[in-house]
Amino acid sequence: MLLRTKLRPRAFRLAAYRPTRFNSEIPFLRIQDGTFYKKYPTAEDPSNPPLFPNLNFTLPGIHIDGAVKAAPPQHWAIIGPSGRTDLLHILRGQHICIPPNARSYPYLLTDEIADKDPRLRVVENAVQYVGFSGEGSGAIGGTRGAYLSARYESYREETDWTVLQYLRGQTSLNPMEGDEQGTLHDENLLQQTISGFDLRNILDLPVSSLSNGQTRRARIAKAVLSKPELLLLDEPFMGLDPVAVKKISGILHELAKRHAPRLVMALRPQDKVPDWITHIMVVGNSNKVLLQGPRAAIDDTLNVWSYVANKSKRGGDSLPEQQTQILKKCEADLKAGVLDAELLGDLVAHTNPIKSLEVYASLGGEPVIDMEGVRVQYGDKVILGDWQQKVKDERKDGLHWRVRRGQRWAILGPNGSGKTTLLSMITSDHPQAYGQPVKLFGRSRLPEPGKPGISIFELQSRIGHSSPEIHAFFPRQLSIRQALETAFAETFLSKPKLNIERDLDISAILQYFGPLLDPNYTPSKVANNISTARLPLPSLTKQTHVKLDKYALLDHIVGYADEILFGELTTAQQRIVLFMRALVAKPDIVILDEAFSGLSAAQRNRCLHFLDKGERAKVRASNVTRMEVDLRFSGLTEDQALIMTSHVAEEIPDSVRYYMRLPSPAGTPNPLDFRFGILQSKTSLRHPQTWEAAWSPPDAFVEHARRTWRRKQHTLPVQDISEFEWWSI
Ligand SMILES: Nc1ncnc2c1ncn2[C@@H]1O[C@H](COP(=O)(O)OP(=O)(O)OP(=O)(O)O)[C@@H](O)[C@H]1O
Repeated sequence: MLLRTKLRPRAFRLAAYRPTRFNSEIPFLRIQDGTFYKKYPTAEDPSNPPLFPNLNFTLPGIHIDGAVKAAPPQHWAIIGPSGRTDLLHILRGQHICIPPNARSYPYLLTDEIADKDPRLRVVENAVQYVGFSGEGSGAIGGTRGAYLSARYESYREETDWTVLQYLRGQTSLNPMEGDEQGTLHDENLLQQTISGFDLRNILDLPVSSLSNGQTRRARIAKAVLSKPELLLLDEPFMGLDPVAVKKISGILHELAKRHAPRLVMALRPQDKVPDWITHIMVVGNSNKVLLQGPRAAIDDTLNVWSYVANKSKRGGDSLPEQQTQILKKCEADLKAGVLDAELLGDLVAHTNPIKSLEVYASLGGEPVIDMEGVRVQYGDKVILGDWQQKVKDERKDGLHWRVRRGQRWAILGPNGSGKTTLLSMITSDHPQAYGQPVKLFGRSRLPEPGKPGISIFELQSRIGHSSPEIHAFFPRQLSIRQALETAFAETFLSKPKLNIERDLDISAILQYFGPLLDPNYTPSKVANNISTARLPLPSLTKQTHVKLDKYALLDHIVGYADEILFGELTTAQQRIVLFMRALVAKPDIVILDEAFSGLSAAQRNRCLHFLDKGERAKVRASNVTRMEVDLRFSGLTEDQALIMTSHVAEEIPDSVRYYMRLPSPAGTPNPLDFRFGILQSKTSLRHPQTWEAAWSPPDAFVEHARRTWRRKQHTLPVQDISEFEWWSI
């Protein structure tokens, strides 16, 4: 029904759309029937497939003097699974273009550019690319220590410049004459950019100590300061908190409107496209452009695609006759493999309704984490716990918080509010963790009278942890299986303590994630190869026989994990492996710090399913059974606690019933304050209203939220509810 009313005849504009050029206009960039290659193509080299064969694309430049301003500015988003980054590189003049003159930058040859700054005639100067494949402050040249805690040390080295020095371009140890104060000489622009990107409070910090979101903001700001003519942003919003996304999107729009600079951004298929984007290109598999044109026409096409994606759910609902052309093209693309169910699902994911499930919060068992006034500071600057909480009817300084077995918590908070720092108090990756009033499993880090302290090795074995910092430091040379085995080792590279049970657990999880990691995965591979017939094990006792049988069977299916190195995986696949690593040892506490960032919707959903249900498949092919092999993972248990951080609502499973929101860093305009509480039943953080409430400033928050009182004690352990102040949202 939705479809019939929503589909408007304007969908047909798409078929007629060709990248056009107004006569009065000189294009900034023109690609006419260009085909691109990573290396110079030769007939003998099959490893060098063409990228975007016969690509056509025009980005408007300027209107020449006196011309009627007929064409409004175009703001492009390039959406797709992986080829989107290649496309941005092509736009910045990289990759070999055949024929060579198929790609040109006419606007850069105009007098206007020569008068403005002759250096801009060179494409590398005029076009800036900002990508974020290297996470963390290391991406902007921050110090990278040999160990995770290095990020939290506040030592400074000569090369560890401050944010202000970085923005000013004051990062050379031997600057050229005149550049001693930096390469940036436009003070006005610097001040505007600092305000726009909310960087004023962190100007004096060494770049190595920035949080992930702060690093991203600083990198985009730096690119803007270099005054390019065209700025290419690869997933600019990933890792930014929802408030920052809105703000930075607004700033980017202002810049793009003034062509200062022009903007093209690449987004993942499931990302929300900013309202001000006027043109969209959808890139499919095998570097093929599937759709290209004005936004309204693309939206209409996606509406038809949504129909295809949800056909089975919609039952007999048929498509109006006039839309069949788009439908047929979609089906042809699916058949050709340039479009697939995963990409289709991701592109239309936002059209799926959110189901209201009746989910209750687990009361929780014994406490596994107790914080009694945690306050972390560097010098005079308190970065966590700079507030008071009402505890047992008294106002107390610092963070007071308790997590019990079986509880699932989301830690929310703006970039730089201290989420990662908070988690590092639990994992003890932070040097200040030892001195803080934190009890883990009822024990302090340091010994107390009559109670030994809890050692780092015991902690590591009881906590499963995935984070961008672990990702940055994780050894690339390990195979996928070895990467998972490190969950049973004391350090990334020490010898893991393995046994048959643990091996089987690793194999089971590898099997479950085979579809996302094994390039040769086919469902039939699983079905056909589970057979004991070819595995003679004559001389073994019956019991060992059974165990080895299972082992050998699974080993066969998960052989891929011995062959593929962690470093050979895509960034998203590496994140999946680190997620698996956090769960494989069935730890008491699972900590997922932005664990799903960068994953496609399908990859993320498989991980979320594993958290909730383990290997229990939603729909299992009728002939695939785990005959001899029992299910070893059935989702997180009542004994395990989950603590996760994310800036994306869809990444938080419905089973998360508790939230904590950390306040904005000091000096932020319209700051958020500290709250924690429980989610009302029939809602989850995926519901826009609840999500909005969680991120609303204090006035709006108290209007939406309700104090949770003792009478509601059935939803919380009595002791906790009378001890702390809870807000249900
Ligand atoms: N040496 C230091 N001196 C002063 N401030 C520091 C230092 N190291 C870190 N900080 C600040 O500590 C704060 C907490 O950072 P943290 O990484 O915990 O934030 P986060 O909430 O995880 O952010 P994001 O959402 O961006 O990942 C940041 O504002 C950071 O700038």
